[in-house]
Amino acid sequence: MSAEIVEGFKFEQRHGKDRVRVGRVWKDPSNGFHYFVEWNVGIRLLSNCLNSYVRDDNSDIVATDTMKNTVYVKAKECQEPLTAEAFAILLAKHFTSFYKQVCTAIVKIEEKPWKRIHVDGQPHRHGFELGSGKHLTEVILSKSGALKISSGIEGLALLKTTQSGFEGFIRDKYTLLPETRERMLATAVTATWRYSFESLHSIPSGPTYFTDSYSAVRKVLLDTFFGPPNVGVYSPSVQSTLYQMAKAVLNGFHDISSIHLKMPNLHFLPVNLPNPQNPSVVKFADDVYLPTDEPHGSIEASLSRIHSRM
Ligand SMILES: O=c1[nH]c(=O)c2[nH]c(=O)[nH]c2[nH]1
Repeated sequence: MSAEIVEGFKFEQRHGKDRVRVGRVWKDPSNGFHYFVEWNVGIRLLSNCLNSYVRDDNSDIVATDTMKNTVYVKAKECQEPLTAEAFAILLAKHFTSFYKQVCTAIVKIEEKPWKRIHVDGQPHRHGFELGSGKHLTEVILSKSGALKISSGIEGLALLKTTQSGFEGFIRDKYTLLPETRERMLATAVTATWRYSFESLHSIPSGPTYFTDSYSAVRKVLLDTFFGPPNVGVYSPSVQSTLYQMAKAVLNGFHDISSIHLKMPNLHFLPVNLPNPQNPSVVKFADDVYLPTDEPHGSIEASLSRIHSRM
């Protein structure tokens, strides 16, 4: 955000609209199939509207209500299904080209994971169910054409019942946690990755590029977390698994310059009720757990290519 000096102070400002929710249906008359997305859009405009802050003059303000209406108008104008990234780019292009006052637009979209339902093995024409993990995107576009684009997934709930442990950590007078090579591992992954494209021209032209990348990154994250179906892969810590997941994404996708992963450690506590009368009933054997979500561990890290601009 660019700062200006106002009355001897450094001043920075932006304004926008949050949580503009829109659902869009496209109907293909050739086969009767409907396509559906649900988006939650957030907009910030960096614009030359100092007068509204310091001189009570709103003549340079794009009203946030106008921004909200624009989302619905542009959604209507899109005649074909499009990715959240493409819609964010379209909005950002609009705001930076339509208003002379706007120098940069920041558009964030959260897409709900609606996916087509299958009934008796057949794809349903107009039925959808909610999957897990929200698709996120953020587009920052300047009037000059300079672009930053990132995508992500939020709340991808994953659990494995074995092949996880935690040993060798610092032990001191505050430490109670036993070391283990056998525990549950449960998390809800939030991953955001930055694409290396720096202008609109450098974005691949295929209409499904960003959804294909999203699905492929999601798959790499899952495959790395779980390992092969029969044997899995041992996780010595959330930290180690997180790093392997981040590295697999950077190694697999050359269009991605950096990734941030946040993985809460959602503890499943062993249920161990001492009962001297009947010890066999209560002995914990990696079977009965108390699921908890608070307090929980929180592990996060970013991995970038050395020359990437994060
Ligand atoms: O994988 C883990 N990482 C930690 O940092 C940690 N801390 C803790 O109590 N349990 C775990 N598990």
